[in-house]
Amino acid sequence: MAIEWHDFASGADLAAALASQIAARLSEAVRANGQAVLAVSGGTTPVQLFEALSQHDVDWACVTVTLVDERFVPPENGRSNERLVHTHLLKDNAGKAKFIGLYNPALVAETAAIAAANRIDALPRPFDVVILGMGTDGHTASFFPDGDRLDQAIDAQGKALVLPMLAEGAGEPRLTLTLPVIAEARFIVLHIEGEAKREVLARALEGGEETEMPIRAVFNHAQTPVHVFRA
Ligand SMILES: O=C1O[C@H](COP(=O)(O)O)[C@@H](O)[C@H](O)[C@H]1O
Repeated sequence: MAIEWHDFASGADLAAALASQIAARLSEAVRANGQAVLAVSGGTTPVQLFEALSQHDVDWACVTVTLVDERFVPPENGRSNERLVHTHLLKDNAGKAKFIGLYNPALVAETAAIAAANRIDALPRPFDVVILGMGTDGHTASFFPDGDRLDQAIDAQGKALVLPMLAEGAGEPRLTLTLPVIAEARFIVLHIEGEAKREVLARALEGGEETEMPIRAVFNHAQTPVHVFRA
């Protein structure tokens, strides 16, 4: 398990530094390959980061932004991660980026996951940058400790790219990238803020079952060091 630590006094300082690193990685990928893929998380933590990143001078027209996970709700819903990205990231300079979401208006998340997997499969992999969040229950992406498909989602040898997930702690059905898609990424960041999450992460890193604190699966299987950005 390789970890690189980046500590900041405030969320604003973290957002500025992380946005610069992401922009540099995306620009490098565009120079090398003519395109870049950035997968971001939702929830509440990334707002300042998205705002800072949207101002960066990247060749955004060559960048595809996608989601690490999504709540199975339409983009008009206040809990939609797609909505968060459109509101705070895909504007100003970053407005030129292409967006490939995970949500689609299927009747059930199982059907939506198949369509989302086809869209993810059409993107170049490994992704250049993956930004993860973490909940105080130790979930990351939609790998919830009580998730009905958790074992399949964190199977490092699994072939699925996107899975539906039902979990009591999740609020609504979810769609999530699977561990292999995350673990193979070129630059993996875990972005956490606050004392509670700092303590949860310390507990996760003491070791134990991946199913108990699924963030452990990322540290155990990432193919590059995981960069932990903490404020
Ligand atoms: O439900 C989710 O939660 C995590 C953490 O969210 P936060 O509000 O505590 O920042 C997030 O990483 C994930 O993308 C989201 O769907």
